[in-house]
Amino acid sequence: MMPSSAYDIVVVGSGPAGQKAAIQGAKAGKKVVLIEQEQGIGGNCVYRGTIPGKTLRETALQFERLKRSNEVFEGRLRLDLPMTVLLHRLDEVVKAHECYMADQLARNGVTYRHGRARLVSPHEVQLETIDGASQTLLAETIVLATGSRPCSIPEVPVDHEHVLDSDSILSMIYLPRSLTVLGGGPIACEYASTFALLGVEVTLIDRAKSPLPFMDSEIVSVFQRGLERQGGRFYLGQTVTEVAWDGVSSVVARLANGMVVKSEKMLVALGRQPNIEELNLEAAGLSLDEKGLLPVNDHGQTVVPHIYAAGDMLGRPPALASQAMEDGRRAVSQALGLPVGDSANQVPIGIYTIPEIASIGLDEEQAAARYRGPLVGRAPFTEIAKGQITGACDGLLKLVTDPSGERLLGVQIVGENATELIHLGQMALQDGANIDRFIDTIFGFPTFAEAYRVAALDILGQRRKRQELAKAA
Ligand SMILES: Cc1cc2nc3c(=O)[nH]c(=O)nc-3n(C[C@H](O)[C@H](O)[C@H](O)COP(=O)(O)OP(=O)(O)OC[C@H]3O[C@@H](n4cnc5c(N)ncnc54)[C@H](O)[C@@H]3O)c2cc1C
Ligand SMILES: NC(=O)c1ccc[n+]([C@@H]2O[C@H](COP(=O)([O-])OP(=O)(O)OC[C@H]3O[C@@H](n4cnc5c(N)ncnc54)[C@H](O)[C@@H]3O)[C@@H](O)[C@H]2O)c1
Repeated sequence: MMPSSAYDIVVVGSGPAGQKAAIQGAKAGKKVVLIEQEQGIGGNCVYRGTIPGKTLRETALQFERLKRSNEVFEGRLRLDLPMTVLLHRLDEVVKAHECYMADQLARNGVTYRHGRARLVSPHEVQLETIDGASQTLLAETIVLATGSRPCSIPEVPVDHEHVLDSDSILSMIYLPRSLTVLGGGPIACEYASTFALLGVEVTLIDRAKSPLPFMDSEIVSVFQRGLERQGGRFYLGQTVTEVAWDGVSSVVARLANGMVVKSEKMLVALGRQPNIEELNLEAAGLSLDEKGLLPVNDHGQTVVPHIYAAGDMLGRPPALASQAMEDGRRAVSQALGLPVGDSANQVPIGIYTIPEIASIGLDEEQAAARYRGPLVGRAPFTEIAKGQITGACDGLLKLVTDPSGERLLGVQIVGENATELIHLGQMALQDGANIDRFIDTIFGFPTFAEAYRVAALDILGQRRKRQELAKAA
């Protein structure tokens, strides 16, 4: 056992939550150590989540753009395409990210330790390194940011060869000819879109009646139609009772309604579960609630006041990298008595389906549940010059307002650049902007951002009609 070291802040986990917690502490002049059990810094976000999936998606989109110019480039994807070819940029992207993160930690004076951490008392964290050595770190404040892992269910045994999850899907050697995607959440829909665009025959199965059920249904239907046009199939409201590899060429999924779906590979994306079992929480006086989650207050503070938790390990929505970063920053600010701000109130959702989807604030259905007769302005991308020029007409921007048609309540977008465009709506929402602001603003031409003005003009028309009707009554 090595001698113990003392720190102001010990952070466990180097994903977006842990990193931002560590940097925030170091910037406040504290002595901070960041512990990570994996080889590299960055967590799921860098190695198994956001960055790998989006890099493959970008490659698929590049092929798609070439296909749109079929008169110039003649060609189609090779069959049995090795995944390494499709992922050739991934190493570069991950390395660039690793370098930037390691640099940022070093620049801010954060100590980095590679090893597995567990609590041994309220102020002690035991670090076990890869060579089996162990050391006790004494901590004034502890931030737990250990992330999450894919959920599994007994009827769907994941073997990481034929039946894969989001941790192993990109380890496939060849692009499969067919893929069954189990689940209809963001992970399932993003990979379904990407593989369908690469020419894989995709079947998506979910027990819910709609994919992405937490998003605006009109917006989701644009994604659904897009995937169907790529040859994708949806089996919704269906439960899988058994999944097995037939030993020859197919994964066989049996559904409760008697249907059998066969494919070369299966991706299982049925949600996530927090990494908390190995932290030895009881030793620090912590226990889980009836849902198996670690209870915390709005700042991530547990019942042991100097122990905080942040990011996906909290097991609550939205499980996003941006939310995790904010959780980490917020936890340390609170622990150090620094102002925390209220920026966590508005987290934009961005889903990288094809076309992509984004949302901020209330959608049409949520607004209708709270207000009598909210107004909804629509701007289909067919009415936007940039949509026609780029051939990306498969899009829609919706502005949701209160019944007066003046106060913006939310923005939902599906289509090219949706995950960028949403921030314009986010700023307007945060500033409490009147919808007329979009009409009075001169937008560049041709841009997708113009859709805000088109949707606002749609609201203006509806507002006038409503006022005339009220006068006439
Ligand atoms: C396929 C996929 C796609 C995604 N796409 C997006 C997206 O497009 N946009 C978005 O915002 N979010 C996306 N997410 C979600 C995003 O990746 C997570 O919300 C984010 O990574 C959570 O950050 P975190 O810091 O809480 O945890 P993680 O990133 O999971 O990091 C936790 C770290 O803690 C380490 N750890 C665990 N236990 C210990 C221990 N005992 N000792 C030491 N280290 C430990 C783990 O090794 C891990 O590195 C995606 C997720 C997946 C799976
Ligand atoms: N772009 C993004 O923001 C992004 C991308 C990927 C992941 N994420 C985050 O990762 C988290 C996890 O994503 P996810 O897609 O794994 O989970 P999820 O919880 O969002 O979706 C799981 C889906 O599986 C279905 N399901 C569960 N059990 C089933 C069963 N037995 N049979 C059939 N269907 C079943 C559910 O109905 C649900 O639609 C999300 O909550 C999200 O916050 C975000």
